[in-house]
Amino acid sequence: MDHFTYRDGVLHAEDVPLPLIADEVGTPFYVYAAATLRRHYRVFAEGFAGSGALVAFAVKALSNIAVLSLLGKEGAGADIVSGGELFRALKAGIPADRIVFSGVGKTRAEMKAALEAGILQFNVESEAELRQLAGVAEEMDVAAPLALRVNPDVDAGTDTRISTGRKNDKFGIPWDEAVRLYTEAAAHPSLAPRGIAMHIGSQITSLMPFEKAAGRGRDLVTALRGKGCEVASLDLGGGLGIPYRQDGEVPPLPSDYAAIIRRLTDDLGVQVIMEPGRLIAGNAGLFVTEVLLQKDQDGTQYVIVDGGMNDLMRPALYGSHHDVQEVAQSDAEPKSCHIAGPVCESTDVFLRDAALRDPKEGALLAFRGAGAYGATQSSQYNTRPLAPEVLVDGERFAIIRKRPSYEDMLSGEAVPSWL
Ligand SMILES: Cc1ncc(COP(=O)(O)O)c(C=O)c1O
Ligand SMILES: N[C@@H](CCCC[NH3+])C(=O)O
Repeated sequence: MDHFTYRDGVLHAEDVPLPLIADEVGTPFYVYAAATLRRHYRVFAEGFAGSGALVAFAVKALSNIAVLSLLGKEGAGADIVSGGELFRALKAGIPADRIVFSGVGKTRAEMKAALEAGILQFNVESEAELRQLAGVAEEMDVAAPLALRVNPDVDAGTDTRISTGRKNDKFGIPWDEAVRLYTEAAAHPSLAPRGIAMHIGSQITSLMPFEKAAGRGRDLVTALRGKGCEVASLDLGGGLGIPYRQDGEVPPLPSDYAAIIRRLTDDLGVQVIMEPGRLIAGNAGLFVTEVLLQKDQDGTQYVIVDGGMNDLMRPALYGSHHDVQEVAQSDAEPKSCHIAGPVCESTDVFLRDAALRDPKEGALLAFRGAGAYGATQSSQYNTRPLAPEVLVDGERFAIIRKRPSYEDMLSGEAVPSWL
């Protein structure tokens, strides 16, 4: 079900017309539909109902505390990758015992903060990290709960730039070292290994790699138990893909994903943990921008908008596609154009050969599928203020991150007195 629909010729987010938001916050901006976030979380979680599984939302996908709070109220935990994300998740009220800490490099300060908070587990990705974590835990006189993130050497068949589970990717502990490291950790007084973790990549559109990875996880749990180790959790990461084109490929249903995982884990006696990000947030958000002008470059039509690659960098970074919709419907004949931002980079082009009907100056365009890895990957390049974020819930909407003023943007900078 789509919560971004046309009513009386105007694109709405739930019951709120987008021009109303534009009038209040200016452009460009991100808008999220609370109904979509709830629905996606519920559809995913329902597949695991009764199994005791934990759905730990990948905070990196969409980290605004209002969104984390909404998902936390639904029962979600958090998959974090930094001290900053830990701070956010706790601030949003997500209980520490629903937080898992992933990432290939964690500082001692981050480890300490997470131990103090009492998170569920660290997902440890190397022998060196294991040693560092043991050192921090020892100083604090605690035993650090952890899972070993192993690299299952499964090719997820996704874009190579977002693949993480092949043996030469930088992530995870090599498969054949997992048993040795787990048994060593189990014998260490400052380490409390409780499970296995893996994450094979993002925007995965086939179930086969998940099945393969979960099967390998199952084998490893069994092998560890055979060595007398206790294994309480199996974290299968995130990665399930979403449709980015309204008329394109339809990725697997969360219910089919759940059925496969449950078939492989229900009798294993472990708490299954999942870390979906994109699936929950991706199609819950739009990036809305205003047309500044049209430009004919030697026969090529450009529509220049006020949003740029600093706001939504996926097209420039990965060549990713985001469908575009004109906020005001029109009967004019569609014309082909490239939609580009104002940033001084040739890759600041959102869409080539888009068919727009009436991209006149001041018209609003909405890029779909912008809820995940949109606002969180934005920057202030070209000293452009971060685009505000707006949450809609039925007829209500609220600014959940305001646009910083230029003063705000410069507030951390200083000219040394000796200059
Ligand atoms: C460790 C980990 N977990 C979860 C995710 C979330 O992935 P996705 O948004 O594809 O579900 C990522 C990002 O790829 C990740 O690196
Ligand atoms: N940020 C990426 C995916 C990487 C996910 C994080 N491991 C995207 O926009 O698609």
